[in-house]
Amino acid sequence: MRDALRKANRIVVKIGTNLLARDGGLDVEAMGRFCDQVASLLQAGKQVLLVSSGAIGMGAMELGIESRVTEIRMRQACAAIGQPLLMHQYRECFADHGVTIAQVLITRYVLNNRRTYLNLQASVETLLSLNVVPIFNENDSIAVDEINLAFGDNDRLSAMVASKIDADLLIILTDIDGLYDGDPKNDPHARRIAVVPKITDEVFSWAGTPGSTFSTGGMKTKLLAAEIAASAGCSIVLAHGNEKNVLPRICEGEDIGTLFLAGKRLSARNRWILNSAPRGTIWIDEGAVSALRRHKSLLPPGIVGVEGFFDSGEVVAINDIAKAVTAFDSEELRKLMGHHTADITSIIGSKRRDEVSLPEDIVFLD
Ligand SMILES: Nc1ncnc2c1ncn2[C@@H]1O[C@H](COP(=O)(O)OP(=O)(O)O)[C@@H](O)[C@H]1O
Ligand SMILES: N[C@@H](CCC(=O)OP(=O)(O)O)C(=O)O
Repeated sequence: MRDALRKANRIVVKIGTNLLARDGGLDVEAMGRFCDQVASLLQAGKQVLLVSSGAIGMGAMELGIESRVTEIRMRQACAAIGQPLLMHQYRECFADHGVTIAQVLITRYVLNNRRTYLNLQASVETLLSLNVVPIFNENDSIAVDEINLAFGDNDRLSAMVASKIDADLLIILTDIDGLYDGDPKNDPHARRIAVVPKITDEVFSWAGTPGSTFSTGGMKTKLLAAEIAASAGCSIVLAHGNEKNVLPRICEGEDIGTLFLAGKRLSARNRWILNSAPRGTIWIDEGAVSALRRHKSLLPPGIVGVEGFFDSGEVVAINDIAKAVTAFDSEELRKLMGHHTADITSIIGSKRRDEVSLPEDIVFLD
């Protein structure tokens, strides 16, 4: 099963706060070891994208704060202070290998919006073609949860990057040597799981809280991340960042950490649809559901309800079974629902096409 990992060419590596923070500051030696390993993967001809946490923790430590930062404004301030400290150190460590780095700060909005996503994709592809290592983090200073801008944790951010940038392998490095069948902090009998073929409710029931003061995600967000990446056809390995030479060894197929098996590989467009946060919901009747299941288009007569406000071209949920790109906006659909396609022109004044969503614009969640 691990043999497939040897063929992985485009690899996203996520490094958690725990691994980069040391009493009162950045663990420069640890960062140096990660950079050495990334450099050896580059030497082996792989493309590597880093997702690095630690901005909030570094910022807090710079300000002498020792407890968890919870207030949003303080988290934003700490991230703004800590991010350049992180990047400065990455630059120093990679310079030893003659490797150039780039900072890429993103928000959830950037990935969900097709235009900004395509811009991001173009710039990342350019960086990779220049053999530069892009280092991603959430743009914490501007991404706030309430307006649906934030990922909130870098586990999911790394999975979205892996999915949308078409990576073969996502490696999540943390401070534990894999997924256990119980939270090791509370359950001394918990055992490491070597391979997870499918992320079921039982697997989620094993996840406990984060391991350190400045960490955000904990095991739950790592499982959510693995789910996102696996559904995009990307393999995931969760491993301890302090395991010697962990990155090259994973890429050589060694049994380290927990491997989450990749699901079926979807087209880039379908992955984008699947991983976009829906802007609203189109509710459809049973007849329409079975038509969609038979790869037919979604037409106005099958629509029984429209929730939310969205534009044409945006991703919406179809009941709770699928996501799709809609060719009509929410106002138009409220007028068109339940009507025959022949009436589209008389109802909304212009006719673009009959189909609300074509089969290739619809992705089922199961
Ligand atoms: N089932 C589990 N298996 C492994 N670790 C778990 C589990 N449940 C909770 N954890 C905790 O999750 C921690 C890793 O997540 P987190 O602290 O958020 O790390 P990071 O900063 O690397 O994102 C581990 O140190 C461990 O204490
Ligand atoms: N963007 C935040 C990291 C958020 C996060 O997910 O942290 P972690 O659980 O340590 O990976 C920062 O740079 O501090």
